[in-house]
Amino acid sequence: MIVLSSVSKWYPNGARPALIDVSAEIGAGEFVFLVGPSGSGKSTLLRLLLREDRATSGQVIVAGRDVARIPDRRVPQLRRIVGCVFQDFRLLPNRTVAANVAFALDVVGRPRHVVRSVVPEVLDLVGLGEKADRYPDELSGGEQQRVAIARAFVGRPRVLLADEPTGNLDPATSIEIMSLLDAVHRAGTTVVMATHNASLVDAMRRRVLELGDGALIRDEAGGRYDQTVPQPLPPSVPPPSVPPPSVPLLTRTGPVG
Ligand SMILES: Nc1ncnc2c1ncn2[C@@H]1O[C@H](COP(=O)(O)OP(=O)(O)OP(=O)(O)O)[C@@H](O)[C@H]1O
Repeated sequence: MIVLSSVSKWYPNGARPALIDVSAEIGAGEFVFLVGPSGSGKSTLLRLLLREDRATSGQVIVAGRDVARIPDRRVPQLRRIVGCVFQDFRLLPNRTVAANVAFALDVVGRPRHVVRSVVPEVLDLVGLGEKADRYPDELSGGEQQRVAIARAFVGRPRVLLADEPTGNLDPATSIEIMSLLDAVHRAGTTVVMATHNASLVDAMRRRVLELGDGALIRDEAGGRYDQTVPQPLPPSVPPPSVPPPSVPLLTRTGPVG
């Protein structure tokens, strides 16, 4: 679904590249966490997948399309395939919850009768059927993020990109949003979620791609937020005379974002 081939990104006036020679493949229906310290390149990578920006070198393929070659006028077609949610929700403040979700269908030209039937369905799905007529500033942060997910999901994109979607939410609400993204994934959507939320990553145990200073430094199936490596025995400790425990000794190393 997503293929990154030697992708590098230099911003104009950047002292160093934001992404350096990143290569990875993400299959249809996968759920992938994108982790790494602040400034490591996570948002840049998501922006390239959305064609908000272009790579300086290398190739970014999404659903078989080389996104750098998509002309500007065709970018809306890409956005039908790739939905996105952000830390700051990005809802239209002067439109109701239902109108925010409907807007995503209007802009891609879905007929009125489809919009009228699909919007209540998706609002029920995210648990906001009762709040369809509210305005964003009448909702909690968690509810606003549910609306943003409904808006991203209503057109049934093949890929959902989430950039720090729980960054503005308390721990309990973050878990609710994580469950919703998990449900979106179980509905068959490929999900890529950039996050600093270690406890969510550790609880979900999904594939983890870790960036460090723009380079892909880890690609681990069923990973934790921090890399886990077998703990070596200190040289002064003799080898055990009993069989080792069935659970390997693990220690946490690596950067904390
Ligand atoms: N528009 C821009 N112009 C110049 N440099 C930029 C721009 N956007 C990001 N950068 C730089 O690119 C690097 C990667 O930034 P990016 O926002 O992708 O990191 P991130 O991992 O998403 O960070 P965070 O976790 O804080 O959101 C940083 O050094 C940043 O300063």
